[in-house]
Amino acid sequence: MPPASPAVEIDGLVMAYGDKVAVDGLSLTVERGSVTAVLGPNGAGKTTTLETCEGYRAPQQGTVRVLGLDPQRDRADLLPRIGVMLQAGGAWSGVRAREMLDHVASLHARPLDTQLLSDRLGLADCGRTPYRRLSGGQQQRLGLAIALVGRPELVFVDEPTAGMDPQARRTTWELLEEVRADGVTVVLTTHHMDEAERLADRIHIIDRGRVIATGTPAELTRGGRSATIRLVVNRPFPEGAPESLRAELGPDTEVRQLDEVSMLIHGPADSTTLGLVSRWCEDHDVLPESLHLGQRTLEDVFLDLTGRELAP
Ligand SMILES: Nc1ncnc2c1ncn2[C@@H]1O[C@H](COP(=O)(O)OP(=O)(O)OP(=O)(O)O)[C@@H](O)[C@H]1O
Repeated sequence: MPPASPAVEIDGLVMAYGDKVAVDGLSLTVERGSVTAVLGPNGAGKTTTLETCEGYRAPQQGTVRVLGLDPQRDRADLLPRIGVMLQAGGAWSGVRAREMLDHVASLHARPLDTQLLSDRLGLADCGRTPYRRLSGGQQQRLGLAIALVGRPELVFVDEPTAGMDPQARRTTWELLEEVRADGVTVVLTTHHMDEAERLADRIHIIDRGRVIATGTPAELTRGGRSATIRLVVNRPFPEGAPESLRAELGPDTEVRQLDEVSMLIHGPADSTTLGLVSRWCEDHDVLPESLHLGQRTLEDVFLDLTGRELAP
């Protein structure tokens, strides 16, 4: 038997709204059974890319294949096999939460038990609430339930935890992990690096409509040109310490004093920086109690690649 095609294969996708190029030659592959995060700042082209995979938009250039099918031409075959959680909406305003979920379940051949799914997502208490009166987080959770109820092979989730409180975020993450454990492929967009780091087997970082880095969270955060150093000393820093340390380390470094004995230094990840920090401590008569070189975050990766912050 030939090997199964990737869950998603995008090659050279270009999408524009009038003069505004939203997706600019984007290529990526999603392996079956994985959780893949498409991570990027607001306006990077994540939603447009997803909408093309879901068959809502036709590629203007390039090709998109989902489960080996063309999302536009083969829409009828593809729809029962995928689940979609939209960024907003997804239900008409007067419909009650449970009514909506039961309706979507009735469209599928082998739906999940909607009572169990509602309980799992914390929707049991608001089953009779009209959609427009649900909180933002409840609307998100209902959207996720709608995406999952048909037992899809592949789910697209756009910003799954936007507007949720920390408890609901954790529940949603656990649910997505359970979905993956069932062998379902998950493609999610997010601009929260902690979400991508926690959930994703593979991350595609996109910026201005292009993929600028791809890898597992560990691959992306390994090595690199910058690091965060946390310095804690045995007695209060002298007046003007951050400015003096920055002068010692050079213009590529940021220095932030956290309290009277600790400092956060963001700069080149090399032994020269560590040596300069030690020497500065000696010159200023403070003894480092700890000098910790922290692992890079995805935020650092994005900053290295683009010179800009990922966070909105
Ligand atoms: N219907 C539209 N008409 C005109 N411009 C649009 C439309 N939809 C998106 N855009 C623009 O295309 C670019 C990409 O938007 P898109 O929503 O795909 O990005 P995103 O990465 O999903 O952003 P966000 O995280 O804010 O949802 C943005 O500059 C956006 O303003």
